[in-house]
Amino acid sequence: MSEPLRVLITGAAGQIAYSLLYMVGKGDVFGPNQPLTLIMLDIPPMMAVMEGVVMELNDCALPLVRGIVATADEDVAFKDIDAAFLVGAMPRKEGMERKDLLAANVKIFKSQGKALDKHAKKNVKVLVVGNPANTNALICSKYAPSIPKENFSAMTRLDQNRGQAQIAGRLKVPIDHVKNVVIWGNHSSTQFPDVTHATVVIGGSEKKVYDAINDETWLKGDFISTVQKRGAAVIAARKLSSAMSAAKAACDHMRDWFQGTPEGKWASMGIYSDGSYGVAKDVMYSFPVTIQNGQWKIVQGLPVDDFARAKMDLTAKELCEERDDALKVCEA
Ligand SMILES: NC(=O)c1ccc[n+]([C@@H]2O[C@H](COP(=O)([O-])OP(=O)(O)OC[C@H]3O[C@@H](n4cnc5c(N)ncnc54)[C@H](O)[C@@H]3O)[C@@H](O)[C@H]2O)c1
Repeated sequence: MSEPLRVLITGAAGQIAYSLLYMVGKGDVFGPNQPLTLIMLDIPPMMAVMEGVVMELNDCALPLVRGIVATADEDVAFKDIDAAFLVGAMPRKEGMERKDLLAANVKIFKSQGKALDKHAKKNVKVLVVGNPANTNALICSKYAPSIPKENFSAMTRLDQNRGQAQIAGRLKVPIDHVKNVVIWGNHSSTQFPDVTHATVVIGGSEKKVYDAINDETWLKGDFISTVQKRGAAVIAARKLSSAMSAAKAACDHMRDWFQGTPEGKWASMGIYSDGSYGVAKDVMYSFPVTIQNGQWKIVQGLPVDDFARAKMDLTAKELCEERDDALKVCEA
């Protein structure tokens, strides 16, 4: 067995972390033979709650978990880490404008970017889950210049999973028969869930999802808006935001990043845009990728029609605006 990997989960006293810590601790991300040190960061008022989570983690009796560090100190939390799930963020409170939320979170991710730069291993892989995830990831990366930009990402895997679940449900096939729904852009209601390139195994053979569903009105209408608004639908029903599914998606994202995407399957992740598909540079935009040996590569050459172009541009525009607002807050 190898040395324990040092894995940081922030927002460790929160709802997503409550599921995520267990999933990571039992080997869902780094495999059944990889021991772990779990590092948990939250803010000082949450230390008592976090203590309770630590008790439960110990009581789970997970053989891969060789150590637990629970702290409110970024200098301790980011020390020598190999992987970071940055989940902790300021929640949106009643009456709060989007800009206020952005400003509060940008400050958190600026500080954590600096801590990464100072303390983390230079090959650390960082997944930002806390919203606005794409822009938080961008800010984090900007304040950690000694770590390659490719090592920062934002989570859109939950949107991909939601999209694939909608298709599987509609066609009444198992979820793993559907692949390559692509999420373009921002993890927000401007995201573009795109099924143009997705396939499904149905009746023993692989087909385009478009042909299998054979309902363009649904695919270009309700399908897209259902995925875009799924987070709000969960909040309306549960009175709490998605947590179990967000934790599972975070695990899927990191597992694929560390272990590679299966042959023929793409993952969507928010990554530093290199201008592929005519997308603006210097934003964290969600693209379809394949991953080998810990390195992602954007899937290139997919045809983009006028419908897709308009949607891809709209979400890019929002990301550019968020970036500009965030940079103003950082520089103030
Ligand atoms: N990208 C996605 O697909 C996706 C999906 C679901 C939720 N989210 C986002 O994930 C975030 C967490 O969601 P949740 O349901 O777990 O929220 P939560 O409110 O239950 O937990 C958040 C935790 O973060 C902590 N926190 C706040 N500031 C912190 C800081 N500076 N350092 C460390 N911890 C800090 C809080 O104290 C709290 O314990 C939210 O921003 C939410 O919008 C993203």
